Amino acid sequence: MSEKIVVVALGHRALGTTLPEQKIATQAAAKAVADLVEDGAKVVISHSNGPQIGMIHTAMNEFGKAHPDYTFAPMSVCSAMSQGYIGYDLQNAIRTEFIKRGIYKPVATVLTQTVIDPYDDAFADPEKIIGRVLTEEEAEAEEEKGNFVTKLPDGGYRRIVAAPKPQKIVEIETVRALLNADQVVIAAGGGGIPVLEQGINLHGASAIIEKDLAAGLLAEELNADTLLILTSVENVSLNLGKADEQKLGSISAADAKKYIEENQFASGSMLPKIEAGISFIEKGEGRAAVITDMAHAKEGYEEKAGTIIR
Ligand SMILES: Nc1ncnc2c1ncn2[C@@H]1O[C@H](COP(=O)(O)OP(=O)(O)O)[C@@H](O)[C@H]1O
Ligand SMILES: NC(=O)OP(=O)(O)O
Repeated sequence: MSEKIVVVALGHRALGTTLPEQKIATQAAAKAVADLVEDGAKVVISHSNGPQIGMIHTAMNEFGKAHPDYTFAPMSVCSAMSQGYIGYDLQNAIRTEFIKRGIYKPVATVLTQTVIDPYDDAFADPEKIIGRVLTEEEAEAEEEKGNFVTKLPDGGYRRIVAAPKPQKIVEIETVRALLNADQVVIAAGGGGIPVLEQGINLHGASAIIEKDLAAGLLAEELNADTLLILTSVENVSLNLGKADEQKLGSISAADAKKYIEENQFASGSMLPKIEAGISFIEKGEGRAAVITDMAHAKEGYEEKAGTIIR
């Protein structure tokens, strides 16, 4: 049993969407985290927030108007709320699982901000879909306000925002201190609250950061041994959904780059996971990035399952 640092990135399936779904889904995530801790790992967790931030944004900016003191809630504030909402359930689910197993280890959620570049190309090409389905009239009204929308295959519309690359994790020293104090830490949820550095101030940005890229940066900054990305598939595939689909086991960073060139990974879903994995393993010695599902979390951490980039 070795004490390795693992950064776990939890995807949509680990969280569900609604309050009851999230309560149940986080229990499975908690079991996976407890398995890793029993295996000797020091664990930091990051997570998705797409459905949750959309829900919060709608609630704050549509139903919120019912309050006489209503003011607009920007995306950065909704991101902060999503960290609290998800961290609350996740933190408690892990705490309960630890008590059941006789593990003594505090769990903390850190409200985390991630610095982005105001000139990131992503602002010219927003692609992160958020919020409810809009009618054509509502979509036009959003565009008049300067927001971007995309038309769905079934004819509806949804808002899209930029997904700029994470540059720096503001609260990294807090995360490090908690990890060094042997706590389980939930950090950079939803990729972190996107902020721009303006002099001595941090200014919230209207964006959503890819949580896989932020988890990768967190793993790099913490000098972790493993980046464990838990998603909805046990393995990454080549030729996904085709007759000649091939599930990938252990691959090199060079292989992964070649498959990116071949457009094997969908942007906004598998591509950021692979990019995060490559970047993480190339910035340190003896590291592994593993992409698998929740059911194989422990085997993935032990590099016995999933797609492993090393
Ligand atoms: N080459 C690929 N191999 C496996 N899955 C892929 C690939 N390209 C795209 N995907 C899709 O990526 C999805 C996982 O990404 P996403 O839904 O964003 O997950 P998460 O919320 O877990 O981060 C899979 O369910 C699969 O449909
Ligand atoms: N922030 C983020 O990447 O969330 P999703 O994984 O839900 O898109």
